[in-house]
Amino acid sequence: MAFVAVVCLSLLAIDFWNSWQSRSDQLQQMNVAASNLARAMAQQADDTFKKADTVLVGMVERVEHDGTDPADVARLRRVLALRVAELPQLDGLHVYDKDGNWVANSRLTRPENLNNAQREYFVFHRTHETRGPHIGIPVKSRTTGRLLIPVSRRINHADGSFAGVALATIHVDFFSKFYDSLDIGDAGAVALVLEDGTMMTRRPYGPGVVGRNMLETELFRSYTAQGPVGTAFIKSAQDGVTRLNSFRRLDNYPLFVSAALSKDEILATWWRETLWHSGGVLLLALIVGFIGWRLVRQFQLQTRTEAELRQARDALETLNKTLNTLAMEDGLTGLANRRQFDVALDSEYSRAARTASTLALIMIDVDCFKQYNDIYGHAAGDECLQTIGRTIARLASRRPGDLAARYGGEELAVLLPNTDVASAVMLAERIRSAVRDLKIEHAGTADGFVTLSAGVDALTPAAGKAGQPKELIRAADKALYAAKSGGRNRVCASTVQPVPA
Ligand SMILES: Nc1nc2c(ncn2[C@@H]2O[C@H](COP(=O)(O)OP(=O)(O)OP(=O)(O)O)[C@@H](O)[C@H]2O)c(=O)[nH]1
Repeated sequence: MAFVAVVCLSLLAIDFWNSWQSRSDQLQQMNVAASNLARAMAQQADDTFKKADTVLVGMVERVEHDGTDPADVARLRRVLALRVAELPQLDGLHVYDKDGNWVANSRLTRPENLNNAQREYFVFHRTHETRGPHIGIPVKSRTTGRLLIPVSRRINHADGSFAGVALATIHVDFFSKFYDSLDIGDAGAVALVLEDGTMMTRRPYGPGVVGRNMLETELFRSYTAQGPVGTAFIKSAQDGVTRLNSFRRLDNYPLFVSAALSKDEILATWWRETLWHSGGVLLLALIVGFIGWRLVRQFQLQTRTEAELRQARDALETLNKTLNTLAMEDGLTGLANRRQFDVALDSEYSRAARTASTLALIMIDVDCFKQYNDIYGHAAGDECLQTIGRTIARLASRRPGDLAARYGGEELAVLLPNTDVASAVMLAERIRSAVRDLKIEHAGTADGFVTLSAGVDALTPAAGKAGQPKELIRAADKALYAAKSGGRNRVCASTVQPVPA
């Protein structure tokens, strides 16, 4: 189960990792695209202002050098008209005296009662001695009503005192048109911002955009924090859209541009592709998980069935062993039972016939056992038989073929392959003596203890002759009978005289 879970989770983890990587790649690419866009916008703005400013430098030099006599002014007006005609971004070129009164402009008509002393750029130059260009906040043209960006320079008298202002006005539309031509998607945005926080223009354009104060916006704060070039994800203060913003300061003028691509648009394709293949991978993981789960269930079932079969087999084997024991063993004494004895006798007899060896048999009978039962009870009789059985088993199982058995009742037998009668008698005597030495009390016998009588016979079977095993038993039985009638507690051999106790 853990393996299946690891496989499924690995599939999902790998897919998640891939998707995350491709998202990072996508954002990185868009970062580069936004940065390039900002660079192009900054270049365009820089060029636009540079051209207007170059004209201003010429105007200032001319006025300071030639003065403002009517003839010079007439010539200046023609030159200004020519310059405006050359540069499409320019709305007009103007020269004002130290009081803000009109001196010359690029138009052929002379505006009446026009004084610009209160305009921001005029106040700036009057109060600042710097000779560099000044870009003012956008103003609405009094003559055309169009929004214009004023670019101006200070004109000085020969002694360095304030003599007036040279002004070039640039159409805000000029930038708007350029920005409209950029491919920034449906939710992209671009902006041109004065470094004092004044919005010059923006796409998407709307009423109130131009001149808006940007000081409190996140865009302006990011620009201030990161320096002339930077990138940031910013939620727009204008329309609430989160965008990847790349901003860049103009090389020569105190403005910066910002190119912003919508985060949702950047990631739209990535989302589409990720949803498709993540869905596919999820489905695959589910299929793998389901198949794995079924396999595991089957394994479990198989294992359980095998365990049950093993248990059943073990139980059967145990039962077989028990049955075998029951079939071959005597329940009371633990010796071989009569059935096993008969089988062994037949087989050993045949072997002796084949190998022409001698087979011996000892028949043993407990003396006066009826009386023992009568005196001590049947349970004590059983116990006595068990003790005698253990003693015989110990003495009569030294060789592999020897077999001690309960022949029936209190009668026991020991089968001894490859043994002559003398050796069998010796063993019988050892058994008799060992049982006597147990000193099991028996009030019914002559010497007061449990004793045995044994009859021994041995023969070498003639090859091919049937019915001989019975003769061995009969002869041993006969010898036993002789031992009993000889006074008990003794061993008799069928071919030899009883061995006295
Ligand atoms: N307790 C007990 N007694 C048994 C068992 N098998 C046989 N007997 C008893 O053994 C006795 C055998 O008696 P008998 O055959 O008359 O011979 P005996 O009393 O041993 O006398 P002799 O053989 O002549 O010495 C019987 O009383 C049987 O009931 C047994 O498994 N347990």
